[in-house]
Amino acid sequence: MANTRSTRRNDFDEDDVRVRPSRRGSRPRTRTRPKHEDAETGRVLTVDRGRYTCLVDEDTKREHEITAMKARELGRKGVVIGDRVSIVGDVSGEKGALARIVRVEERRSVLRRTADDDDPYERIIVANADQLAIVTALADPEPRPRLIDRCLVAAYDAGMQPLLVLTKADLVPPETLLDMYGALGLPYVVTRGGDAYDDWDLDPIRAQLAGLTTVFVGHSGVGKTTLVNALVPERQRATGQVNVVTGRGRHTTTSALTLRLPAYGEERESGWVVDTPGVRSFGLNHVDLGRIIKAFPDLEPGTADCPRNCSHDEPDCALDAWVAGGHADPARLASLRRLLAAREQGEDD
Ligand SMILES: Nc1nc2c(ncn2[C@@H]2O[C@H](COP(=O)(O)OP(=O)(O)OP(=O)(O)O)[C@@H](O)[C@H]2O)c(=O)[nH]1
Ligand SMILES: [Zn+2]
Repeated sequence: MANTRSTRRNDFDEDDVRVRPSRRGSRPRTRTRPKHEDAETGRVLTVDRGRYTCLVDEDTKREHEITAMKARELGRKGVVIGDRVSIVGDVSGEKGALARIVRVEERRSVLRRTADDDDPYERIIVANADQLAIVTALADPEPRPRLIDRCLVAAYDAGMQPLLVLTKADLVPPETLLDMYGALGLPYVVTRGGDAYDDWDLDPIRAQLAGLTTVFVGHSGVGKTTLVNALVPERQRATGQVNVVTGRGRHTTTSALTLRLPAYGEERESGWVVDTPGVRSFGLNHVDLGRIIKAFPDLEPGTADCPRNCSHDEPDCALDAWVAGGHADPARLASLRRLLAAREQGEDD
């Protein structure tokens, strides 16, 4: 058990925080309060070997970061980046202070990474993100549409809005690629400039990111780092590998980072970027077809006549008749089926 220093508030020890059965509305009988009524709420920014960096008092003058660990009562429940958590113990954020996470709020969205050789389970990599920015270079390296399709499936399955970010438009114009995705009606931004990014280039993407939490993914070399550095200038000064959110110079080359965007626009809205080095593929084994279809509201009603457990890509699928009847554009159905097929393909084609 880690040694916690004397705490300033909520001075529980581990046993106090165990949830005990109590009728709704009944007052706690002991002086300690097992339900953590005065727990702080925080946002998990980084995870590093059992230590969680959390932001508390967000958007207030008292906003600060703290380090926390999981309380025993959480059991095996995971805590991931983006989680909203309740925290007790020493929430001062002072050097050496260690607080405890006693509750994880229900997640609005969950993005999973794929199982791999070292780890047979699909793990949640980010919770509660709104948007998945799929960063693709228009050239150098060549766009990989099937990879984009897989990212789209992951976004829809996670409950996140996809955003296509097409970089290196100074090398190749975006039209050909955009045509491929036209039927999907995806939001997109086109960037150019690389090291010479200026505000003129970045305004359209800033507008798409403002007020949201966006996870950035992209294959190596597409310019993701260059773009994120341009969007979050503090990070650039911090040499790219240092976690600027904690500012403590911890190296976080393998785990994801949460970075705050500078305020943007008339509303002075901020936003969050979650950069995911090393995460280039998503768990698509357990994709929920229903969630994918939801992203196609023009097709969804057409599935009412489908056979039970229809894959929507089989002879009896009712979507063919739906489209033939003029209820939706055939290109939309083709796009849906292309995405559904992407689930079955390997990572690298
Ligand atoms: N021509 C051109 N080059 C760019 C642009 N954006 C980035 N680059 C260059 O592309 C190369 C790769 O950029 P990075 O930002 O390192 O790419 P990344 O996606 O982060 O790649 P990894 O770090 O390997 O994950 C660098 O040499 C950049 O200078 C752009 O808009 N146009
Ligand atoms: Zn069907």
